[in-house]
Amino acid sequence: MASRSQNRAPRSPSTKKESNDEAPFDKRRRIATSRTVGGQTGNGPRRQPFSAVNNRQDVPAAGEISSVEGSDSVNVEFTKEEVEALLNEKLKSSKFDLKKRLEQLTDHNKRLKLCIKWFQRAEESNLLEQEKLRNALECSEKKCIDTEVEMKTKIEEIDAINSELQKTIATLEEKVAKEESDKLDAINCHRREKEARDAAEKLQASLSAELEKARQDKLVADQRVSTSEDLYNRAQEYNKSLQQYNSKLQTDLETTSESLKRVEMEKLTIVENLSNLRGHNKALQDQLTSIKASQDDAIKQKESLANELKCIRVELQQVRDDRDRQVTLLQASNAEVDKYRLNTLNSTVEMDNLTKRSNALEDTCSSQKERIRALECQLTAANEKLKMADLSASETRTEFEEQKRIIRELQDRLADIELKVVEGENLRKKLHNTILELKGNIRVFCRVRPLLPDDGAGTENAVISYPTSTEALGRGIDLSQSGQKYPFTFDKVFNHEASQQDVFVEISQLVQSALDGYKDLKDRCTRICCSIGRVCIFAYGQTGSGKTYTMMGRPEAPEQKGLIPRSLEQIFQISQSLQSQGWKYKMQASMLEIYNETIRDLLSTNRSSNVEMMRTESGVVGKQYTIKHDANGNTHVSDLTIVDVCSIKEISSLLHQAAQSRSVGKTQMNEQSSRSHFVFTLRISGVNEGTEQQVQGVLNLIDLAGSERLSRSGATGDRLKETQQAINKSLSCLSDVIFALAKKEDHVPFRNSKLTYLLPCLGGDSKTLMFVNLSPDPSSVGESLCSLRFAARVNACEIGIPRRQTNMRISQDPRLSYG
Ligand SMILES: Nc1ncnc2c1ncn2[C@@H]1O[C@H](COP(=O)(O)OP(=O)(O)OP(=O)(O)O)[C@@H](O)[C@H]1O
Repeated sequence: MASRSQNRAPRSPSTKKESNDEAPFDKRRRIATSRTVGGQTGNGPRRQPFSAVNNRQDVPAAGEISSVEGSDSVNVEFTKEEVEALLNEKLKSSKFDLKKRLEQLTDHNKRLKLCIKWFQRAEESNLLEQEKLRNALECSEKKCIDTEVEMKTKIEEIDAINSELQKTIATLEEKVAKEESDKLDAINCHRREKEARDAAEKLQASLSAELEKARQDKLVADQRVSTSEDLYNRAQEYNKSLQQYNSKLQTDLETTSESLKRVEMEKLTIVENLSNLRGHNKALQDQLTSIKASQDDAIKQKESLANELKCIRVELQQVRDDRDRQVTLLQASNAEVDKYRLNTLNSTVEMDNLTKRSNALEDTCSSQKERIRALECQLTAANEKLKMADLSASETRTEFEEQKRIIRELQDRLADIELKVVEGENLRKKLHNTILELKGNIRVFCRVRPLLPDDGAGTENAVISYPTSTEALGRGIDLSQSGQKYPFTFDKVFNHEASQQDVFVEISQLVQSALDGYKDLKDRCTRICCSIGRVCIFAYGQTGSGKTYTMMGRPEAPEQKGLIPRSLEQIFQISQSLQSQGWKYKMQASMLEIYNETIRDLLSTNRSSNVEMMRTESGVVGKQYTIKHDANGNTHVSDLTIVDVCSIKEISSLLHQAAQSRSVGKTQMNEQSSRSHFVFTLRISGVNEGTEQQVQGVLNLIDLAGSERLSRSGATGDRLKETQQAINKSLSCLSDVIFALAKKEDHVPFRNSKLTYLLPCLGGDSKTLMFVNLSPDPSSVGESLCSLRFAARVNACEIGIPRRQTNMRISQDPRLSYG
């Protein structure tokens, strides 16, 4: 770790004492103060001083630390409280006992180093374990999902088979039921037919019997009819004979009457002969009486015969009626017999049909039974299969439950680990901030570009060399001018061989600060903890020294990408990885260009704004963008286009748009080289819904205009003079602003200058990194010396040179005036 005490102004005899003695003292005091403040505001329990930590067997004592410091194998463990105690530790020694304070600080630094190493180890192991667990979880989840999918497909298949089978069973059952009901119907019908046939047979038998009886009756009736006919005939004959007898009797009567008459006549004759004939008369009367008696007898016989005839007639009529009835009955019987015969015939036919149908139904029934048996077999098999499937499903379910349990366990563990990671992350942030604080709020890196074919004669070694002493290795640079060597020390010096990646590695932690936030502001009302992270990285140096290369690089070659694209990539990558810890980030980008006190909005799609700028350039008063700084240290530029960005792709296209806008602007302004300051601002606002933390970050990446090397500007005459004056004014103004801000002066010169856009980047809570870019071209050694001196003063300013010693206008410093 670079000690701030080694950052000093050029080691010229006059400044040596100042940088060696006073600067470290002030810087330490500031760090100690910031820690004390942090210790007071921290919420954790206050801990014993680190002497208690030193008493632990596993933590080396202060004296031992130096002996084990270089060894990575020492496994010193820290608890959270120990770390907090270490962070909150105060210096015990007297303010004036500087040596002891220095020793204590050195000791404290060593313990902090140990702690950081321990923390890095712990973080690595945590990350490893997290990775492992995540892999295991992913594996399990994948397996589980596979099993689930497999199980679901199996269940679906089984369900489909089952439902199909059930449908088949249902239709079969319906069919069977229908067949059964048909069969029952047929059987009933058959039974009814049988009964009807039996009844018909019985009826037929009874009818046959009746027919027989009727036949017999008919025979009897025929016999009776014949006897009756005989009797009738006889009665007719008798009647005839009676009629004949009657007619005979009539005739007899007539003859008798005639005889009577004759008798009477005879009577008369007899009367006359009465007396004679009285006797005769009497005889005759007797005869008459007897005839009358015989007549009465005959009449009686006639009446009885008439009665008998009547009876016979009635009887005959009865017999006739009887016969007719019998005939009708016989006819009806015959008809019925015919009907029965027809019925029997029909019944027989129907019976045959029914027998056939019954047989067919029996056949169907037996085939259906066969089918039912087969289906039952199928059903049993399917049930078996279903059971098996159920069994395998339950097994799978058990396995699934087991997997779920494992996942839950893993999730619990993951949650634990995530909690640990969050805690670790917080600790890391704290340590990270401590490291950054130790490194200083303003750091200065020096980068020397390689010699280019266009550069003047000579070699890089002729003007720039790098000291190899342990103290200055990687941090020192010596510039030779006119045989005199000017040594400088910075936080880091990158030689011409340093790649873009080498440079980025050194700044990546600072970039991370914009995402993490490093200063906590607690809202008393909402109790929401908001971390502020303002980071500014800017490149300073003469024209052609490699500022744009450092900041932007060559976009067409990925390995030569500059800090801006690399930082933004890192920001997006980390913000995405922090999503798993509940962080949600919103990013907004804006890009502007400051040219001769004029601001150009590089993301503006409104061409008219450019036209206005052009008019402004040509003296016509146009719309000006105004810069405002609020109480929270935020900078706002009115009417500046701010674009929401979600991916590095969007940023790349915005950078492309800005580059195009810049080149159009340059063409419009008839510029030949880049004399404008390019400011890229990324505003980050992050919220963690889980922990209710918030982060407000601002990342300012600035490519400053370089001091024009007039010999190469291509300008001539008045134009050359004008250009020279404008650039000198701009740069001396810039130097003043940077220097005043770096010293956190109340009075900032050129407060109205557009360059005060840099004010919040450098002042207040901002963490600033300044790149001083150098060209190894021997012909520009003067400019290089100016840049190095300026950078060294900014560097020295931060480490705490008392204000009264540095409180002077840089523009008055002859070493920093250009041209
Ligand atoms: N580290 C380096 N490696 C290789 N080439 C470099 C390096 N630094 C700068 N260059 C090259 O040097 C040239 C000048 O660099 P660059 O344009 O970045 O300078 P600058 O300081 O931005 O100039 P200006 O102030 O005019 O914008 C470019 O061609 C660039 O590619």
